[in-house]
Amino acid sequence: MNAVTPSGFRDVLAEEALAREAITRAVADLFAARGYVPIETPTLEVMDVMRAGGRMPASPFKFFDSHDDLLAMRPDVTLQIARACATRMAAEEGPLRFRYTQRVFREAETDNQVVARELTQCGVECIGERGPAVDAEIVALFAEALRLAGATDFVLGIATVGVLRALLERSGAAELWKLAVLDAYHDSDFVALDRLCGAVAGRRPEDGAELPDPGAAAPAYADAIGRLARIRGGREAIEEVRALVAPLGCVADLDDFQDTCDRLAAAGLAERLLVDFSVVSSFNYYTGIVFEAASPHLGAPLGSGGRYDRMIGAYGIDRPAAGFAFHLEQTMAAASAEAAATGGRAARPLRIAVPKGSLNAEAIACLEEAGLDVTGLASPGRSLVISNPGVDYIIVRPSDAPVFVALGAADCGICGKDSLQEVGADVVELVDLRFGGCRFVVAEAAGTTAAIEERYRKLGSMRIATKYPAITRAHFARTGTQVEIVYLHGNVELAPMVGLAERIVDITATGTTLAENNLEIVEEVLASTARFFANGCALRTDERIVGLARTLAAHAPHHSYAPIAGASNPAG
Ligand SMILES: Nc1ncnc2c1ncn2[C@@H]1O[C@H](COP(=O)(O)OP(=O)(O)OP(=O)(O)O)[C@@H](O)[C@H]1O
Ligand SMILES: O=P(O)(O)OC[C@H]1O[C@H](OP(=O)(O)OP(=O)(O)O)[C@H](O)[C@@H]1O
Repeated sequence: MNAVTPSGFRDVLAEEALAREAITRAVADLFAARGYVPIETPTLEVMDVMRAGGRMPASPFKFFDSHDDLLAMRPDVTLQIARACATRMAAEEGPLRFRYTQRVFREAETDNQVVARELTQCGVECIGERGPAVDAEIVALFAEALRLAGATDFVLGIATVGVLRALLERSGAAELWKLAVLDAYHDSDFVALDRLCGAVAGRRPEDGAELPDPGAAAPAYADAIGRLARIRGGREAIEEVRALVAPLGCVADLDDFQDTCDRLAAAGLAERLLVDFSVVSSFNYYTGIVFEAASPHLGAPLGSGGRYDRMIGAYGIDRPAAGFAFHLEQTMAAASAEAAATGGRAARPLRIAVPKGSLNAEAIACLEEAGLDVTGLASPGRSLVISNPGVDYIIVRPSDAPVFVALGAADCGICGKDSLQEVGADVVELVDLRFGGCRFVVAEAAGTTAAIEERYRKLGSMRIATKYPAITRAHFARTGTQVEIVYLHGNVELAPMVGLAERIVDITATGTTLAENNLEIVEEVLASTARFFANGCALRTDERIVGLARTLAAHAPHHSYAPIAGASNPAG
């Protein structure tokens, strides 16, 4: 017997338990003093009931009970409170104010992410009220609770989804295009957003834009949708949004949003607020204000919240609602990192993950062109960290770069789009650097197509050798082909030649390796170039990354961050 706790679960011993107890008690007292009453929801929830509320995080544990109901351990409490309000509390007049401290269960989004699967959320929900006064009450309470928990140095990214919703609704775009835009917002993929929107706004394919999609938004709307995600700053950013969307008739709830921000500024929170429309992620959940807290000392958000006026309606009764939750563990980690730090984020060097290998030379050239001191980086010897004034370069395998950045060990980094896709890590893709171009293809030994297809007809499955299992799996899921993946570390071209697999998914650049091994391309999988990307919290708390992204984009003309010259210059 291996007497350990399950992966992602742990015991909390006395010292930490006492600290947690002190925080949760203080936070509960604060919420109670503001009129929030406690609520407890069940650990298990029926999957269909949870899904009805909108996009939700994955729960690691799902199973059927004896009634054949598919159950999940709750990944979220808000949906449950919405359900309770629409059912057992349907007759209660309100407004209702609830507070909770509960465990939630989360699945790591990718295999490479080491995350706790059991987390403690402290939060509130305010049901039955809407408008700037209550929105400001919620955001201010969030900030106060974080401070009580020991995190005093944080940025509150804040926006409203109303503007993007109005732009999409009036844009005349097809549903598929709108979904692609929402996915780009949700994934914080500025490169994809730029391609979708830039294509319509008149940019040429050779400049990195895709061919205009017939289902895309009208050009002015597409342009505004692309720019909106990059607007960030103080109060002036709201004016910038207004200037962008007013001519299109899409001001939506911006007046209320401005009112909310003014109230927060009056409450002394102006310094903490960062108007940032890239906070907008999920739509079917939030309907108005959205916010997320990031600490400069931690690579993961402390918590988030927003207005979700339609969620309770999904359970049968229309009621406006807003709330937030913070993760106790993350907030405590940020608090102790903050206590140990000797200054703000700007006091420490910017940490950049630089790929070794074939992308190395051009990555260094880009960084040098952007004005960074790259002394020693091209010939580091066996050193893995090169420290120059204001910057630490962390030298990594390209496929590891997304992991370093996602987990906050580096603030930003460079690697191929393929590595980002393969790892699937939660990072913000900022600039297409346009070097390291290659294609991923499915290939087979020349002249074997008929035999492979016949075999597939007989066996119903095909063996594919690859170094990129996630990209391969996603590709064949799209094409509806049943495959067994043989994972190799390199020299993948060998597989069809020696009978290890019928086909391969691999990189081709000049085509030499395929040709010299008598292999032929069957289909395209994806095209990749090098990307500059960042940790989401680092991006929100460190202006150096925004500056670097803009400079890199300016040197790789017509790319993602280029259209946004700054909060005060919407025309770019
Ligand atoms: N012809 C090519 N072959 C391989 N990679 C290429 C090619 N052209 C561009 N690239 C890019 O370079 C990256 C791989 O670089 P390199 O070959 O140095 O890494 P690697 O040794 O395969 O390391 P890792 O296993 O971490 O990917 C790819 O992810 C891709 O983005
Ligand atoms: O089209 P080409 O210009 O010939 O380039 C493609 C080759 O380059 C890469 O291999 P790499 O050298 O990275 O080695 P690997 O096989 O170990 O991945 C890739 O896996 C192909 O084998």
